[in-house]
Amino acid sequence: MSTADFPFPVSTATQAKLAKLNINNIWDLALHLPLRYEDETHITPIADARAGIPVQIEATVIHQQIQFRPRKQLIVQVQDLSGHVLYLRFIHFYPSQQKQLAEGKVIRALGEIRHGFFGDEMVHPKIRTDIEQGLSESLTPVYPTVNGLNQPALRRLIQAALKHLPDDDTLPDELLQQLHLPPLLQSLKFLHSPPPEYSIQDLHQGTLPAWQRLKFDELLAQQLSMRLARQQRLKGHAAALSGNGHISKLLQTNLGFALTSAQQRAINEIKTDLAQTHPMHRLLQGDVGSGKTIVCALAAAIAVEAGFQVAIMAPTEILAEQHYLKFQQWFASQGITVGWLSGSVRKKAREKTKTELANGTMQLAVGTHALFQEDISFHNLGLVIVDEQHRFGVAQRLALKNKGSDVHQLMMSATPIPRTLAMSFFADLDVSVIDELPPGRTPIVTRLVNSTRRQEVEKLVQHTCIQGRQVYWVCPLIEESETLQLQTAVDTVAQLQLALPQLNIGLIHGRMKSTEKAEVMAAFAAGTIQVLVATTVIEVGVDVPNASLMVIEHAERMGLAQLHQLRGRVGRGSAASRCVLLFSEPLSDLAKARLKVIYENTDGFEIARQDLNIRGPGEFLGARQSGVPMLRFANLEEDLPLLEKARNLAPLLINQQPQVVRKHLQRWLAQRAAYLGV
Ligand SMILES: Nc1ncnc2c1ncn2[C@@H]1O[C@H](COP(=O)(O)OP(=O)(O)OP(=O)(O)O)[C@@H](O)[C@H]1O
Repeated sequence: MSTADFPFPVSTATQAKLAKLNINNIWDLALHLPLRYEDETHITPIADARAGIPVQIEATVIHQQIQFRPRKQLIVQVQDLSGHVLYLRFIHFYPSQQKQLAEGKVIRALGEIRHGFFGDEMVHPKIRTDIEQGLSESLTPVYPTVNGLNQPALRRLIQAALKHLPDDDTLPDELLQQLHLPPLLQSLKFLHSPPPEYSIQDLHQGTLPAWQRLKFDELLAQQLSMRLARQQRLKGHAAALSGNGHISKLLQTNLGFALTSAQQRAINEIKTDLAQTHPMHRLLQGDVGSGKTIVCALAAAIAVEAGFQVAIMAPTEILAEQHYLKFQQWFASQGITVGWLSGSVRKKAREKTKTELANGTMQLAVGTHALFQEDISFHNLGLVIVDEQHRFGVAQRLALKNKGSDVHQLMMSATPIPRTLAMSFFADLDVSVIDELPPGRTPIVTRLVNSTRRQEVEKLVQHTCIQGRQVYWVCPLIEESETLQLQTAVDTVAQLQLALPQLNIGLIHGRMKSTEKAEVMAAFAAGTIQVLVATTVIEVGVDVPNASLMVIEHAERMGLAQLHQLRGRVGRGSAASRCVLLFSEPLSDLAKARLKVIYENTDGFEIARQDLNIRGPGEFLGARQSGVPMLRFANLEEDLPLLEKARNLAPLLINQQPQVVRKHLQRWLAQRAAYLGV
């Protein structure tokens, strides 16, 4: 990084610290906005200060002492002109602070007053001794920062940036007028040095025009980059895949059911995409049990008919294996070779698959990310199907991108993505939604049951099995220890076996070898195992339609998406199904909120929307892992109207004002542009 990026002197050491904050030029500095504000514009008499509201007081130190119990701390007694006394308490302190707060000194302290053990106190207030400086004219911004770069230094740098910035808006005046948004520079100055008449509460309102402008710019940058990435893809080349229908027809004839109209619509959309000479990039969304697998299989059939290979990748072995078994069942009878590749496949078998993929004798390959290891090459890969794509890490996604930059891609997601997220983070994807469940399903009845009533639940298990149905019993998630979780699962099997000796109870957990897992799953699918005790390995994708009762222990420890996925393992056939959520008290507020949502809703889209509300988009998407750049200012739920405006404007700007687009993206994305492929 050269100093040329800042038109004023910034030492190399400071530049390095700024770089940690992703600040590499004068615009980045100006766009580094306050986290919050402090009010140093006036002095509040101690007598008037209300608990819980930050205030600045000015007072004289009347006593200072170090106290050792219950722990070492510095206690400073001060008194102001109102005659009131306040204690300032510092649990961590330096000798310099003792000097700064020597008896007789007049100081200013900024913080929240609360009622402490000795009387009114401020814990770790911000202290100023330069009281001759007078009071601030406007609220003091507080910025996110890093070690070694203090607030005053950062503030000075930002103020310098604001002085040097050219009044060079990315958006033309007439556009701003139409959108009722203020100019950028004016908005930045406002937020960095708010006018004195604005209170802290005012400034935290996202509806302030200055904030609206920043949020809009951010959303616009996101929409523009997504659209450009999409245009780029449309310029790419992929083989047009259209088959003669002989495989798909036979496949459908053998299914034993007719496609729902939503499935039919989805496959038609995919078919149209595959026939294009640019790569498809489509997300197939559908709630749990809506029948995505057959749609993917039909997409695969088109590619195979056209003489191309297909790779199907899933995030876990158990899910990949289940797809493998289904694809094997559907395709092998038609003379199509379906291969299996995962981390646990032995070397010899792996070598064989590798050779067959390279020479093209294997048409379909199902597996985990092992499918995209460097040494695997395909003869003529035409379509990649990725299940639960958001669960793959950045590296795996990159590997996939490198192998398949010119192939058609179909992503599948059983975690419904709320509309706002689909409109922003996934704006470069085409989306097909299966919004209809296969006919004959009865809604799952959900019950919340205190774990003290476990015996009643055991009776229900017995009753279900007597009726010829099957049961899942999911053991609690124990994040801290996999061993403990396994132990719990083993104990549960023993306990259930004792209570229900006539039933055949099986166990499946993450530590088992994949062959063992496959055997247990096969026995459950065949009905020889009646109750399957499982750790959450069964979470996604397991499909045994005869299972009609799902018991989840310690449901309060699980996330909403996970609960919805687990519950979706039942209710997949015609039998009326139940889901019993066992919980133990005490329940945290978050756990209560989650259980309420899952109890009240069965629609995955609604659950996802509420989940997004509870967790925020970062957590929702597992963004730290997935590398999706997060929005800094805009909030998708709150700022939906702005998102819609940005979404409408993006294509117009791209078509009519490419120079505006370039400038806007440069300013907003700088470092992050690479992520988005612009
Ligand atoms: N049109 C249909 N009519 C009847 N049954 C169907 C239909 N489509 C799919 N099914 C059956 O519904 C069940 C669920 O389908 P599938 O496993 O494809 O769901 P999914 O969308 O992948 O759900 P999940 O994300 O929960 O795994 C399967 O047993 C499947 O055979």
